Amino acid sequence: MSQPPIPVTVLSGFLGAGKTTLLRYLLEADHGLKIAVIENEYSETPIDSQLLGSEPVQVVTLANGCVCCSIHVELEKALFLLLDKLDSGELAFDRLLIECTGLADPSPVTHTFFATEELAERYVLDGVLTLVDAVNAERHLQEAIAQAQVGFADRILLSKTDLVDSPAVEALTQRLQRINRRAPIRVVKHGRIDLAELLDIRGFNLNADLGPVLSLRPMTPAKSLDRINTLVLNTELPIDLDKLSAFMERLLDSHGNALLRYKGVLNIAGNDQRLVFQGVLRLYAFDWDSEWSLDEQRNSVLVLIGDQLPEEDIRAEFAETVLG
Ligand SMILES: Nc1nc2c(ncn2[C@@H]2O[C@H](COP(=O)(O)OP(=O)(O)OP(=O)(O)O)[C@@H](O)[C@H]2O)c(=O)[nH]1
Repeated sequence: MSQPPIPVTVLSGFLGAGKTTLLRYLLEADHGLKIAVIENEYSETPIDSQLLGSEPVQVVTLANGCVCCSIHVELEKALFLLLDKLDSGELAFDRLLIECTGLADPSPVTHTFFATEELAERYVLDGVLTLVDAVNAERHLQEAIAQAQVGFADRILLSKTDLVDSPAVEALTQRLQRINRRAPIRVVKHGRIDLAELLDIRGFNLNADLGPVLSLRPMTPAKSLDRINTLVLNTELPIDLDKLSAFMERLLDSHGNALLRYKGVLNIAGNDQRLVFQGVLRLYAFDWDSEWSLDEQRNSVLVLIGDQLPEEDIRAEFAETVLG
């Protein structure tokens, strides 16, 4: 197949964070896009599938050209089914948005797109959006799942800020930024937000949008009590590629399941191009990017977002393996 892959956006957020409100806005707005939305309310229990009948994917085409799908099978099957309907001309859409259930972490959904060659060819993961309920964040963030949802995000969307005062929004923003320093934070008002903040953000694209990594705001130093947080490693010393590979191998060996997202822009010894790499859990890829300019300070930055990463040990390992 030679057609371009369909960009996919994954929408996550804890119970009641405002996912449906955002989707409703998207499905009603006059934006001229043909978005297929999967409401991932599937259940694998046989009782539910008996009750729901034999149609595994129920599809409704809406007035604005969007397509709304409720699925009652595994996501992978639904993705193939949508491709069949697209190829046969039964359905038309040029991008896909998947709503995760409030109690799911987005990793199994993101992994589905790497699960088979055909899915990886026909779909491309654009980004993970995580809605955070400004009123209930404190309570939600006590849950590991809610923190993982924030850790996975390429964009964090704050809902219900109309119901809290601005110092509370600022404190929450600081906390979220400590958990995930890669993802920009945006406010969404009753589901309304500029679509450019949601689509084509290329969170999974190696070469695009290095911005968030390089523009890390200085943070107020505070000991984070959250399970998920961001660890930033940086150095102005040129890095040896073999040593970096050895470091990554050990890191993934010890902490592969705890590393939610990681991204690096690195200055490799003997090479004038930046090396960009990023990964999700144990899947990662390297790529050469643009050249450093002559007057630029070549600084390597590696951002790791993970679940209870032992900061001291990882820093020591980095110093010994990569800088030693
Ligand atoms: N005040 C206010 N209420 C909001 C905002 N966004 C969503 N809500 C309300 O919050 C409630 C929950 O929103 P939903 O969109 O149903 O949340 P959800 O994430 O889909 O919920 P689950 O599917 O149960 O996980 C609804 O009553 C919304 O009207 C907002 O920005 N401000």
